[in-house]
Amino acid sequence: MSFTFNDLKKHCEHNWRDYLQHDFVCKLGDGTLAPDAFRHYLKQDYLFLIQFGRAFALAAYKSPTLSDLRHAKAGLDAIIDLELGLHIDYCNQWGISEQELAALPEARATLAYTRYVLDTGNRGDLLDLHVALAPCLVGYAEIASWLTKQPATVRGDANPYEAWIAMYESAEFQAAARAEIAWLNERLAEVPASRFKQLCRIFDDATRLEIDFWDMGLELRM
Ligand SMILES: Cc1ncc(C[n+]2csc(CCO)c2C)c(N)n1
Repeated sequence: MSFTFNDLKKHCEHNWRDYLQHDFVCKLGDGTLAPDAFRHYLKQDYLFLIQFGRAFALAAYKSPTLSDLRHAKAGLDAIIDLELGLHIDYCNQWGISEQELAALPEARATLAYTRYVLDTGNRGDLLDLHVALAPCLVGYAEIASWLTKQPATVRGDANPYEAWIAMYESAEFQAAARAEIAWLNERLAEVPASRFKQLCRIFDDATRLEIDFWDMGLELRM
């Protein structure tokens, strides 16, 4: 039996759909999301990205080969040089200063998700860690593609969240998601059914934690 990334998604089909088509996502798409909900999400996402930087550093530590080590380094570079820089600029445009970001406490949903990923990577191997990271890496690319196809989605200046959609729709993010799927497919092809079952649990856990992250944004929860 040879498994693929698609099989992981199929095993948590219901939660994967709830994550992709969450109310927060739909409201980003049609521009009706409350600005305070978006600001709360942006602030927590800054803290989330810092912990994800640590997760890529952990991936470097867990890398058995030079090629895996390079892959982890590229992920860490992308988070620090690209995503966090964009995020800080974007927060500024939404009236959130770097000083405010630096002083923020983590919401429970941020703590739960990021520490879950770090713990999974710590106790498992590089594949466990990548599966825990996959809903984040692949999910946002799928969300942007899904939004683009929805008739209710408003594009351009009429939508205050246009820049968010455009960022995750960009060729760069879409290519990174495809590369992640290819990396996972190579490894999943070789795992036995018992191991695949463990990986399904990790993928499902991380997907549910992504749903909680959207809920946290919508409900302004700490
Ligand atoms: C809660 C949450 N989940 C996923 C992402 C998307 N994301 C975070 S890091 C990364 C890889 C880029 O270097 C991507 C695509 C996010 N921002 N916030």
